[in-house]
Amino acid sequence: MAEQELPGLLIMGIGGTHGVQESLAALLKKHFSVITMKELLENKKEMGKKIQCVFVSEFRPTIDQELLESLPNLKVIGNSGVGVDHLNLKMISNFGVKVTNTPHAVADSTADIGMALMLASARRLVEGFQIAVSPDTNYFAADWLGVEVTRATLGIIGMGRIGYKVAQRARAFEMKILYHNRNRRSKEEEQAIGACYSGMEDLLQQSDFVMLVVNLTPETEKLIGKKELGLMKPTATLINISRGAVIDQDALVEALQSKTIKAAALDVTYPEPLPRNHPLLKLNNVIITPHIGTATVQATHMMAEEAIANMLSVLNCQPIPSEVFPQ
Ligand SMILES: O=CC(=O)O
Repeated sequence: MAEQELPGLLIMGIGGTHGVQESLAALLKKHFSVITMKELLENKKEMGKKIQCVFVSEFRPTIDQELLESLPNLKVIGNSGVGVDHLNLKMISNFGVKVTNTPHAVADSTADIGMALMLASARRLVEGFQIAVSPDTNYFAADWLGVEVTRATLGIIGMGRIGYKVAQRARAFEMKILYHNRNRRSKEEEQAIGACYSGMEDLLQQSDFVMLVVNLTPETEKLIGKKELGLMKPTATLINISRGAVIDQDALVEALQSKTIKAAALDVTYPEPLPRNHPLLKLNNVIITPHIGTATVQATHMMAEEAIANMLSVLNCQPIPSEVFPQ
């Protein structure tokens, strides 16, 4: 098929300076005539008419009414990533535009980050690194003992694809796994991952590690606040690989300062990045990574492939593998 016959796709969030990102653009170009934001802005009328798909490659681009009004033939927004809390689904759907996401591609890499944060916090890896590279070579591991993840209790809040993958990994550490979710998993699935369904309160009270793996929705915003933190053990660690706003961050700072809980390990915060003077950055019982749950070569490519399959099925009027609907 000649290039000009390919459907027009607006690419949002790819800078083109990074090797991986450039290879993603090449992948998209096999199926679409790729139009950059710069090209759209230079010739809004002409370019706007060509665009049938928008590919969102990073978490926070603005897709507002004005942009949608400039794309009269837009059919689908293919989000690369599972979380779509940055998109106004209702407004987009009022334009007759579908939204898709990539729940399969993200699951392994995000579960890995959950495990990495849990292990790093439990075994004090960041402190260990700082000690290892400090000028003072006279140190003793006995002064900063960690705790073992093996056979500890893990409470997973949110048992979708990522939560399930976390449980599979935790099983290899012989962890006791509790989970809480809107819908209970089948008996077979619970057995396969060795996880027990639990009420929220019990889970918070019993877990040594609590991992948040829920989508951010109006129901899950500030799901973990002062009351919930107060239910956790003073020896427990809170790990967040979902979205920052699932935790009441002020309450978390207070709980960490007062040692209501032992530690937090966060891949997500609110906002991202945190202002450099934020109190969370000043605590030594917190480790933070900059939202890197899906930041692997493999996940980035799989997300693009999943998004492409989604967008092509919308254009070809075929069943859409991962459509997201307004709540
Ligand atoms: O944060 C990552 C995602 O939404 O997939």
